[in-house]
Amino acid sequence: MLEAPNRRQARFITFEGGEGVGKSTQVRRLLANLGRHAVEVVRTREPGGTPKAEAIRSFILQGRSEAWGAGAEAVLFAAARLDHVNELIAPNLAKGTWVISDRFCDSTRAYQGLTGGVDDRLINALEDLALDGHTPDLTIVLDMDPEIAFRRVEQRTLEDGLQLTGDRFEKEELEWHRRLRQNFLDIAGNNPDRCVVISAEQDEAALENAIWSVVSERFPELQGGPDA
Ligand SMILES: Nc1ncnc2c1ncn2[C@@H]1O[C@H](COP(=O)(O)OP(=O)(O)OP(=O)(O)O)[C@@H](O)[C@H]1O
Ligand SMILES: Cc1cn([C@H]2C[C@H](O)[C@@H](COP(=O)(O)O)O2)c(=O)[nH]c1=O
Repeated sequence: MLEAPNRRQARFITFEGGEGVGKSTQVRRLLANLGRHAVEVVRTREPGGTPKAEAIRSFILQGRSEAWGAGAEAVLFAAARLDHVNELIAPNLAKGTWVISDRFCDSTRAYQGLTGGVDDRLINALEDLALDGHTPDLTIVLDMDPEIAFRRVEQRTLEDGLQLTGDRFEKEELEWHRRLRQNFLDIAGNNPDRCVVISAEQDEAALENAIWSVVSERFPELQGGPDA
């Protein structure tokens, strides 16, 4: 007997891009849209997503591993990812729950590899080990001029009445952020089946619609309208 098609096959979607391009905002909006289509979905982030990976996140972003160099940091990000994949991503996908992650393996390639100069062989080996086959089904790369992204983050900080401090990576020079932007575009260019680049220089609702068009086209099971 033929089995009915699995209309709710779990998908793994990642968001990538430079600092302040709107990833977290759009992860939240996509989560809500998927919910309206009765998709069970969990939202997560990297580095982080599990208690052990969050501990590694704090360690790195506080600057405590900076002196060890980009290679050692790539290993730390991969250690966090290994736990994240084993404890959160793989089990959720296995039980049919979609996973959306704010950053994933392309961030290691862009920041530690292409920007930090870590050898491709190490980046590739770490990626193979940590992912263990859990390559995202779709990666949305949000792209924008880093100067505009900075202004947005500055505005948010002022509105929150906070000091503009930034974590380690947010403090880098504008030129560094421009290179980073190009690195994400290059990664997307090298992975055209998985990655879709979307301009983040549009308002939140317009960007949400652009992302939904890509996601619903990629996964036709979503095309029945909300709550279908
Ligand atoms: N499309 C948009 N237009 C204008 N402002 C936006 C837009 N999307 C997000 N913002 C604002 O820009 C700031 C950064 O957004 P957000 O935190 O979603 O970015 P991010 O890429 O997750 O940042 P980070 O890299 O720091 O984690 C926030 O103040 C947010 O409200
Ligand atoms: C996964 C990953 C992240 N990073 C950097 C990128 C950002 O500067 C921070 C994470 O902060 P966010 O506010 O959650 O975006 O970490 C990295 O360098 N390498 C990685 O693999």
